[in-house]
Amino acid sequence: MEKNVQSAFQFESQQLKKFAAEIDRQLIRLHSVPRYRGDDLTEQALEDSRERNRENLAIAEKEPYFGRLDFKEAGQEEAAPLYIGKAGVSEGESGEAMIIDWRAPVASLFYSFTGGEDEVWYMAPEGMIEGDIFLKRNLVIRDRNLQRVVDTYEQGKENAGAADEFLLYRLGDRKDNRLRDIVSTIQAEQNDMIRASRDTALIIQGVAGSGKTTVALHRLAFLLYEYREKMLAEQMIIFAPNAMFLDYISNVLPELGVGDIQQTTFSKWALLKLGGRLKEKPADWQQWFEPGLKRTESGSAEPGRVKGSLDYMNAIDEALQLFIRNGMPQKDFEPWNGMVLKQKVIQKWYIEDFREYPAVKIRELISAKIKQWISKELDKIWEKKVQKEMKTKAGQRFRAYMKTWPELDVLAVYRQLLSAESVRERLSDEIVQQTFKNLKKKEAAHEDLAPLMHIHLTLNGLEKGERYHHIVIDEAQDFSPYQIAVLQKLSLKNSFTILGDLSQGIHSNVGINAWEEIMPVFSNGKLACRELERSYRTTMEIIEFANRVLSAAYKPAVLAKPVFRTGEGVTVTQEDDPIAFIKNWIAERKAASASSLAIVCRTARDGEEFFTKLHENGVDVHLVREGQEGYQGGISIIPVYLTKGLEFDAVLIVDADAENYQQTASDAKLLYVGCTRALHSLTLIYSKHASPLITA
Ligand SMILES: Nc1ncnc2c1ncn2[C@@H]1O[C@H](COP(=O)(O)OP(=O)(O)OP(=O)(O)O)[C@@H](O)[C@H]1O
Repeated sequence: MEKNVQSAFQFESQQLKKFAAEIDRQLIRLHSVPRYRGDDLTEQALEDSRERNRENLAIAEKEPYFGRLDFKEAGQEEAAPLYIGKAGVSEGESGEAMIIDWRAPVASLFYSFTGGEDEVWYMAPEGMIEGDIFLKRNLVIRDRNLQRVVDTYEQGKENAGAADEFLLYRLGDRKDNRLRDIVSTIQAEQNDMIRASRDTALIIQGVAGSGKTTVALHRLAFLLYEYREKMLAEQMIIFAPNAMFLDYISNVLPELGVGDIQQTTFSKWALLKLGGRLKEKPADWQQWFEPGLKRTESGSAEPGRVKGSLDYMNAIDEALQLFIRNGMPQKDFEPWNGMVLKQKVIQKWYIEDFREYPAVKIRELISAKIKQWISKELDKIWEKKVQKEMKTKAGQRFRAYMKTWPELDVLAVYRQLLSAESVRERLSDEIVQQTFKNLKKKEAAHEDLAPLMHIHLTLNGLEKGERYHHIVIDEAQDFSPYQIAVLQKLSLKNSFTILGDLSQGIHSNVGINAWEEIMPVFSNGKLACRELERSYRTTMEIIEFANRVLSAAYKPAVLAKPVFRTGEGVTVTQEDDPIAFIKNWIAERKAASASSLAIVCRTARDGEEFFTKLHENGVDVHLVREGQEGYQGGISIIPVYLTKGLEFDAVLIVDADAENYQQTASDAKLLYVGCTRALHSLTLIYSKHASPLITA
């Protein structure tokens, strides 16, 4: 260790001891105070504050901080060292900030500052604060042990490259089975996105491994800190492609001290909102990912693309409004002969008095109002016997009248709309017939969930407090514009983080091909589009290989730029006996201390076959199947389309043959997804002829 590094290390070790002792003191004190569970509001507020302290101290206990920034505010005499951690902790006696929360305004300097002697600034609630940075130091602490001190900037000294070195050190770490937080190494461009203001729909197009998912989760933690009075975790929601992916990312938010955020898939969410009486018709992914299938790219007549478009949404909307308007009875109501409630009066209630209400509520309100009108008119009849007769008659006629006003049931209404001209002309007969068939069986294809939700929301409106304070859509390239528009109706202030990568758009039968397709959804609010071009997940060798695969049949707007992390070269070989090869590969990778290994096959059926053969050969692996809830890690056999969003220490693609991966954009994207899952090692084997995507 160099002398000055050593003294910095000694100094920081001492500091750590002091901080740790103070944290312990506070924890002991807080644990000695019994929890207050009474009704006194002042006591409750004090208990809440103690609870927040307990939570923060629990986060800070093992790893109190990860960074130090010496910042001299303009007008101050000296630079103050600011220690930055996952949670803010104040000094017990003085109440002064001891550890600064990474989300605090001043901490943004730690991420945005990349060197230079110029004055820096950050925005505090009281306005812009300017000053100078003297030192930026990264500290690695594990279980209260200081392990590393790296100065990535020291005023007047040459530290070029130290920041990258530190990032590489963190990226080179072996990971466990789950995505982790990145608070210590958030990059400047990621920091801007994390701290984007809440009333902005932020679309992030990022290359594979650029940290999109991670950034979105950190943005949630930031928003909850920055707008703690206004945004609630329970009112935030994350949409992800599947339950296994949600399990895979499930560690990050708790690591950041955030709980209670809803996490789901669009289908699960929609089926629940629709009252749980529908089932989703399982998509035939085996057929969709069958090699050689001429998959469509854009503008095709695929049901998913037609029904997922904003054009279809507009047609549904138009037909729905017409249906609602024409739905009410077009004739006068006559409870008994000679007594008439004019249709015009009922229409006036509809159009003027109740115009703020959704259709289902209006029907209820008008029904109640007619009943009221009947009883008022009955009261005017003196003769009890006659009154009774009229009452019976009125009841019968009222029921008959209301029968002519169909109940606004979502499925029934969708069936009606499918026959409306504006909707009908956009769909082929085959699609319409299939949709009727599904609905009859109380099933909905994936692409029908957005229209059904649209109808549901229009008919029933939104309950108070039903709007989301923030919505995250991960892998958004696989969402349809219609789905996103439905979610927008439920959002408060357009607060969205939408992330995806068009180069990984492997569900082109349902998803989008260009971000412009969803921009009209946000036309009446703030919208920001950002790009992430650097890939942090994988090595230079792997990214360069994956870029070649992709470019062989698809031209992305940008290709991923690797961080300067080198590793082993990508291996491509012809193998006659893949099972023997896999056995060796597993042993080799384990010897190289890889913990998560993926054996990637083209389709789910191929996965089943490899799984059976490996088991027969005594190899213990698990098969990842569609619909699986949990993510296990370890050694997985997994169809390539299910690897999206995940990462593994080592990846082996076992069937990189020409027949499996042809020179088409969709196959190039699929193989690109498979290749970019690898953190450290990528191997491809084929049995006869290598795919043109890897030889191009
Ligand atoms: N600033 C960073 N510091 C350290 N690691 C980072 C950083 N940004 C991203 N990573 C790491 O890069 C990997 C990829 O991150 P993530 O899965 O969020 O990317 P992604 O863009 O969503 O990927 P993909 O689209 O390929 O699924 C993760 O291991 C993450 O921890």
